[in-house]
Amino acid sequence: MQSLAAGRVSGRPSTASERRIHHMTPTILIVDDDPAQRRLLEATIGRFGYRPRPVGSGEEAVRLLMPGRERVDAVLLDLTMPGLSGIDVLNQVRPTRPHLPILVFTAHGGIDVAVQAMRAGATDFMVKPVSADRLQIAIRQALRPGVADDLDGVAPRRGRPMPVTDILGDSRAIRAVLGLVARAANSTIPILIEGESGVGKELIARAIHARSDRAHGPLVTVNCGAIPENLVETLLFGHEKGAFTGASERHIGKFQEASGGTLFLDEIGELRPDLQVKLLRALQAGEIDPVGSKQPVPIDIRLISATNRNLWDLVQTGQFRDDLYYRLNVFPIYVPPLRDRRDDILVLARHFIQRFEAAEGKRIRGLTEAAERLLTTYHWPGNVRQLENAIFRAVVLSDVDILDVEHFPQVQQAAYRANGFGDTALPGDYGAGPPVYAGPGGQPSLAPTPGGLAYPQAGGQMAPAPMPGTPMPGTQMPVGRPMLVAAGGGQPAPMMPQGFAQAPMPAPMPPAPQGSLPAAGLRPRDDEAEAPIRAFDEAGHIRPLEEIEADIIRMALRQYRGRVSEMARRLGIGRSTLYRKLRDLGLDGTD
Ligand SMILES: Nc1ncnc2c1ncn2[C@@H]1O[C@H](COP(=O)(O)OP(=O)(O)OP(=O)(O)O)[C@@H](O)[C@H]1O
Repeated sequence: MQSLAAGRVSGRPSTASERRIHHMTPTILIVDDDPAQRRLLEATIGRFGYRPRPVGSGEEAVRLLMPGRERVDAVLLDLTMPGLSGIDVLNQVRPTRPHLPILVFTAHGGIDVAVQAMRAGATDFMVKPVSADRLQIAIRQALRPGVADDLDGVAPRRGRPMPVTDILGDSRAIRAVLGLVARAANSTIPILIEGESGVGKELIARAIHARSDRAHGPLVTVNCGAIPENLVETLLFGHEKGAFTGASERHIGKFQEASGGTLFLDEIGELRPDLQVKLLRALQAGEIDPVGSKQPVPIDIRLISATNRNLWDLVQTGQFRDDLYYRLNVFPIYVPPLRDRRDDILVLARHFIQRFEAAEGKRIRGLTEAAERLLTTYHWPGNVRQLENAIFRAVVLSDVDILDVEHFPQVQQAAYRANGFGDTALPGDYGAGPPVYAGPGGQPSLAPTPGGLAYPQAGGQMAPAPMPGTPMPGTQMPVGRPMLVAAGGGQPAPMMPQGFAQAPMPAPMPPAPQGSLPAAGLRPRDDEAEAPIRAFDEAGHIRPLEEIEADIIRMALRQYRGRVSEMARRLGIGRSTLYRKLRDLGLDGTD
């Protein structure tokens, strides 16, 4: 893991071409009263390739963010400052800069502070100390097209033209999707995008918006599964001043924010039943009722919704209203999982290599044949997002100019296990480090290695699996290794494949669980702290995947102290999927 260490700070441009590059480089405003922290952030932001713009107080930040002043693309804002606090800054800036990404930091974050910051309009919330990795990902996400503010910060955000060709792929399936995208863009028909997590639903929504005649208006994204339940209603529909305790200001909801543009409701299947009614009314009547308002407010949006659950199944089981389903599902677009469009894998892989080699300052020519075979035969349960993460990790790991199978240890392991232990890998194993095995009764045992099964070799050939204890040639995959259990302090003893002893290990834990999940969800039960993850039940049979998955999620919750983004990244699933699973397991602390 990188740490916030000093590095190159971008200086002032002097030549014309430097000035042009300087103009294109996103500017990050750093607002922190602590000079040491400010310098550290300034250096780190410069090292990421952005232009840092440090200021020492909330007052200075508010002045600088006034319409027509300097260009700022995102803000890193400390919450606790003398004079104007971070929340004060948010309250003053948001009315004129509704789309500017403002990432908030605090040293004393509890869930109440996080909720307060989100209510005031923070884009992201981080608890100090923040790792450089976390910071870089947060900034990168905040600056994604369709998220960042327009350049001068005065007018509402303009959609940036985004050609459909940004949706990469060579398969017939993706070409069919592109055809639908082009047709959908020309009308205002409501669209429902369905597909597993990570297949590219949000990317498609952005492409439709960017090609529509609303491209000049805002694209506002709401992930219905990732917002704390008690905030969904006010976030979507807004509230009047005094509508409830703590509502000290009037708040414009996402429907109004998206006026003249597109509202993208991701994870629509997660919407509470009462809010389904409210959404239906909004769509039927073309107006919304902000919380505490006596007057309905007319809306002017194009609606795109998405789901990674089968919405029709939810209708069948009574969890989703059928009348709303028919309203949303006027123009369905189904995005198949990556394993069903294998022709896309290498196109995407090459694209991600190019992107990450530039970002990491490396030169990577491509993939060996063996690596290509590994990637194209793997079943990618986390879809394009997982492929993107695997390539990112491989580019970081690599110190040669071509990526080989050894640079994809998780994929190798998961592919091997999928071949050796059934037709699916354990959920989350591809992003979470080496797998965890246990013998019957939780006793240490060797991982079973069924004979006669094949695994990919370094040379790309398929070969019979070796006997337990025999290192696999080329792949350096440890076979028949002892089980790894979460013992003692609940830490698994991760064992990296040979040759990867230097590979990045899980980040050291921050001092306290703050900000991500309510405390109730963070506290492991006493009996869990010592429990190994068992693959077998008392009778010696393999335990159901669902139970093993639940154990792994609990382990991740402890390991990453409830930091949902980190957990989701490590488990290789989307945040909203993780929120849903946590909720299903009663671990989200809302009960
Ligand atoms: N066809 C594609 N071409 C290029 N990049 C893609 C493609 N499909 C997906 N991606 C990239 O993969 C990542 C995941 O895509 P996206 O967030 O759109 O998935 P999603 O289906 O909305 O996931 P979730 O259901 O978890 O929200 C993004 O970084 C996206 O840019």
